[in-house]
Amino acid sequence: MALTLQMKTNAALPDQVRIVEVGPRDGLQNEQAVSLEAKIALVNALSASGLQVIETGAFVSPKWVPQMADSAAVFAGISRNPQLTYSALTPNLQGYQAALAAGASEVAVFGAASEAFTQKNINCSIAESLERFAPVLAQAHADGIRVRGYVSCVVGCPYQGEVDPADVARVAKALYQMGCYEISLGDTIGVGTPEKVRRMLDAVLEVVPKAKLAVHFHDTYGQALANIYQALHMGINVIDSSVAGLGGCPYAAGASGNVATEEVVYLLNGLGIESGVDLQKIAQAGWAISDVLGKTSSSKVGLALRARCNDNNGKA
Ligand SMILES: CC(C)(COP(=O)([O-])OP(=O)([O-])OC[C@H]1O[C@@H](n2cnc3c(N)ncnc32)[C@H](O)[C@@H]1OP(=O)([O-])[O-])[C@@H](O)C(=O)NCCC(=O)NCCSC(=O)C[C@@](C)(O)CC(=O)[O-]
Repeated sequence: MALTLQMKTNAALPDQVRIVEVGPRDGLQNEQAVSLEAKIALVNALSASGLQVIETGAFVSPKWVPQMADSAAVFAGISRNPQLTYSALTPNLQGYQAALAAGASEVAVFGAASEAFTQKNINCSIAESLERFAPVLAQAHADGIRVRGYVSCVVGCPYQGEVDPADVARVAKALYQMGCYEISLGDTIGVGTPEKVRRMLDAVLEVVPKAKLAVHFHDTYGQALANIYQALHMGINVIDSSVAGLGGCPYAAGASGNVATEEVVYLLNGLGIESGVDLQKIAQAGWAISDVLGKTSSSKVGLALRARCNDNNGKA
C-alpha cells in the first residue's frame, strides 16, 4: 500500500531538472565584497560540478549594486566550459551591450509583479520596465542571444505585502510574449508556502506553458524546499538555486539567500530526478566560498557533508 502510494506520487514528477545556479550573481550581490579571484574560483568550481547554467554576473549600475561592478572581469577571468551557459543580468540596453562585450552567453531581464518593488529595484514602473526590456529583446534576437525573464515578488513584496497571482501572471505573460525563452518566478523575500505557490502557479500556467517556467525561491522562512516540491508536482522542471544558500536581495531587507543548490541536488537525488550535478563537488564549491566569506554555509547538506568529510580525515 505504502509502495503504491509512493509510486503514484512520484509518477507526477519530472525525470530531469535543470538547475540554474545563481550564486555568483544573486548570492554575491548581497554579500560583503568578494575579491575578483574568489569570484572566478567560485564560477570555475561550479563549472566543474555538472551544472549547465551559471548566472555569472550582472551588468547593472555600480552605484546601485557595487558588488557586481567587476562582472566583466569575472567573465574575462573564468575558464569556460563550452557546454555551459554563463549568463548575466541586464536591466537595459546599456547593460545588454556590456554583457555581450564581456562574452555572456545568455542574458536576463528582470521585472516584478509589484509596482513598489520595481521602483526600488530598477527605478521605474512595471510598464516602464517592460518598455526598457523591449529593445534588449529586439537586439538579443538580432544577435541570436537568448533572454530569460525574471518576475520578482511572486508571492509577496517587502513594500506592498500580498501580491495578487493575477499580477504575476500579467507580467509573466508580457515577458513571455516579448520573447523571453523562460520565465523565472521569484519569491524574492522567501515568504511563500506551498499553497500560496500553488495558487500563483495556477494563475501563471493559464498564460505561460509549464515548459517555459522556472522557480526561484529564497529561503527566509525555511519553505523553499517545500515550495520546490510543490512546483515539481505541477510540472516545473527548472529550479534556480545558489550554492551554500548565498545572498539575499539588496532591495528586500531581511531576505535570506536562495535555496541552497546542495539542498536541491540532495532532494532531487532522493526523488530519483536527474540533475547532472555532483553533490560532493557542489558541496566543495560551497565550502570554499563560505570560507572566503568567513561565514557558516546556509546549506545544511553542505554542513553535513563537511562534517562527514572531516570525520573521515578529509575523505568524502
Ligand atoms: C536599472 C538602473 C540602471 C536604473 O537606474 P537609473 O538611475 O534610473 O538609470 P539611468 O538610466 O537614469 O542612469 C543613471 C546612471 O546609471 C548608469 N547606468 C544605467 N544603466 C546601467 C547599466 N546597465 N550598467 C551600468 N551603468 C548603468 C548610467 O550610465 C548613468 O550613469 P551616470 O551618468 O549617472 O554616471 C538601476 O536601477 C540598476 O542598476 N538597478 C539594478 C538593481 C539590481 O541589480 N537589483 C538586484 C537584481 S534583481 C534581483 O535580485 C531579483 C532576482 C532577479 O534575483 C529575482 C528574485 O529573487 O526575485
